[in-house]
Amino acid sequence: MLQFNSLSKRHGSHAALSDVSFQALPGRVTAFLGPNGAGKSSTLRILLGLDRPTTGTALVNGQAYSKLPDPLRTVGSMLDGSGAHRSRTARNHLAWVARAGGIPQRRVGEVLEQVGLADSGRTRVGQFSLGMGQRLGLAAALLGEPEALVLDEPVNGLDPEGIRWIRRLLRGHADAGGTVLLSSHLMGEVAEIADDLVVITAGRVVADGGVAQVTAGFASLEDAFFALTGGAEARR
Ligand SMILES: Nc1ncnc2c1ncn2[C@@H]1O[C@H](COP(=O)(O)OP(=O)(O)OP(=O)(O)O)[C@@H](O)[C@H]1O
Repeated sequence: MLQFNSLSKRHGSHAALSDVSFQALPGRVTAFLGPNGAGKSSTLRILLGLDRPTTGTALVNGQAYSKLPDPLRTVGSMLDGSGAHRSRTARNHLAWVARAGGIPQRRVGEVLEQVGLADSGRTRVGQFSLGMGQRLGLAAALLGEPEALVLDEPVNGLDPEGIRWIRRLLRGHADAGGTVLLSSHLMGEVAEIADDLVVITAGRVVADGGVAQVTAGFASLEDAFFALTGGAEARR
């Protein structure tokens, strides 16, 4: 389980996050939605120990990420695409991540297969398309067979077939009991995959609940998104 408890983050006088609280539960796909600059990446970076909150806590199974005994086997994450150096091959990059995380090298071939990059393992990352980079980022997240997946904008750059593929993969992970938290600025792309929605705008959570609950009273998911986020934008 991933828990965010009254997170706030200030950059000087600017409040990037204000009292952000929500949970992502095992067996469910939770979509963290909001327009550009709403605070999605800031929240996920704090969860993964890459940034500190001004106040509040972000916990993985009740513990701070930095205290996890085996982080890569607990939470697989993807922020900003693959993060791999352009001159590395996909296989080298994953082998390096596996070594750093104490994960057996056999997993490298397995995850390349799983994300559909088995034939591109020896290609340099600099030659990858945006979608291939996303697949490589996901491969790294899956290396440790983690219970939780935390993915920042995972469908960016994927073609329609790629989007269907990632939906199936994330659905399968949740159905097997895993926790999935993914961020997106596009309501439509997560509509068919998410069980729960958390909508953030201007650093504040403005809706949190099951998809049906959050979108009740709106003609469509898109309408719900714009009403929830547009309203908060207008109040700024
Ligand atoms: N290091 C920083 N210094 C100053 N302001 C920052 C810093 N990091 C983030 N912010 C601000 O915090 C707010 C939230 O940014 P964040 O990147 O978390 O949003 P986001 O929802 O992930 O948006 P996007 O979809 O564009 O990535 C923005 O106003 C951003 O400008």
